[in-house]
Amino acid sequence: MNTGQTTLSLKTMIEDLAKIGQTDDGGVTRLLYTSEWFQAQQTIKDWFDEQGLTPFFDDIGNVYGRVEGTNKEEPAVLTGSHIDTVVNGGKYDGAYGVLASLVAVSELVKEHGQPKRTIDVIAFCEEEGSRFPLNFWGSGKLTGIHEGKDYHSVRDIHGKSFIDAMHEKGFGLGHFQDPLRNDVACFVELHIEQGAILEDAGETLGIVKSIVGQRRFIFTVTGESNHAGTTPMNKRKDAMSVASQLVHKLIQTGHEMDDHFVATVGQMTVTPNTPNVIPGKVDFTLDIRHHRSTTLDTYHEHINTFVKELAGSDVGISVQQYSDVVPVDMEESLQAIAHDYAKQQQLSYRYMYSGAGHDAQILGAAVPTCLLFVPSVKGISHSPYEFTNHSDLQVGVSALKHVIYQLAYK
Ligand SMILES: NC(=O)NC(NC(N)=O)C(=O)[O-]
Ligand SMILES: [Zn+2]
Ligand SMILES: [Zn+2]
Repeated sequence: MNTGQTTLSLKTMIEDLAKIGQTDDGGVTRLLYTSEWFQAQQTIKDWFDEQGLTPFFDDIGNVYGRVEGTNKEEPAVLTGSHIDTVVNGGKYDGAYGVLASLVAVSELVKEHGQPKRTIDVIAFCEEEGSRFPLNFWGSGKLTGIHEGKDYHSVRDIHGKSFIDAMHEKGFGLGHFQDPLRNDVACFVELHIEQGAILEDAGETLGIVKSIVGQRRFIFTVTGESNHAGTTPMNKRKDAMSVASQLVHKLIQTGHEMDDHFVATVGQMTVTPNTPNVIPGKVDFTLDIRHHRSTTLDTYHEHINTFVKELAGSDVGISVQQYSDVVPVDMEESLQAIAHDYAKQQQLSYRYMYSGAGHDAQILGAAVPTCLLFVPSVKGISHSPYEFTNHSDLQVGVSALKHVIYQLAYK
């Protein structure tokens, strides 16, 4: 294992990575199995290699940088985040955690040599669920939550097959190595907060106690396309009319739940999507989240009621739930390592919950996991305006480095 050849600049790497998939207004779009995604994963692999970490892919496109430990038989310390983004997202969501893990591990090896336990830095191939109706693909295949599920019928909104897209980028069963792992001791993820709690409180580090549960659905409302000018209002099978009533009920009920509950209709496809044609079909997504599964269950009952109320002989409604991730607590002993560091360094910090989903909640259901936040300016995320001050980025790296040191060297 040779130590890293060049001094790493986190800021430079964040900016360079953000050029891959950069949008006209300075955002980033890097969707799973697109050319931008592929270029980014190859770049990460090269950066791992340049820093003396042994790079390798698994069959679905997760990319690792490994530092072998002296105790090879012990399970590995895993650290990293996701490389994919939402459409026109920010340059920090996911990418910061991957690059911060690289910087932290590279510095640890330079300062302390070979760790006792193997350290794997990972760039998960997909977390957001932005292209295909599935999410946590990378971390979920590592822990096995996707086992037994058939994704051959999964397509993006343009009709591109998920499996074909994976194969076209050179991935698939037997291409590299099985993504499923049972040799991970723990996982540590550093991420931007994507909310304004830390900034509003003037604090620099968030130690996450728990991550909310989330469920995602696709609703398909089916009526009949017809002429916008010659079809009387009482003769229409208008999919948009029913879909808009359903969306209103779903959002309005979200407001009526408790303040921690969120419901989002983020994606909608109208068919044939033509100004002078009554929509024959409307597909839209629903994302709901809460830290209690029972509250999600209650809202789920409302969904069933609304569908029964609004579906009729003229216009049908089908609902497909494609994601169901339970709320997950982070490991208290790992939280304590971060807490002791924050106290020792006299950092302003807080324990907090995460309203955003994270690979840490998938790993956290399988192994002891720690998730740390740094502030997001104005709490903005999933936007080209996503930003975190450089000093805060560095505090995050130092805290991450301390936690990894305790787990891999002590
Ligand atoms: N860190 C994230 O932005 N995660 C996002 N992605 C998932 N899968 O939750 C989200 O929407 O919260
Ligand atoms: Zn995100
Ligand atoms: Zn993220």
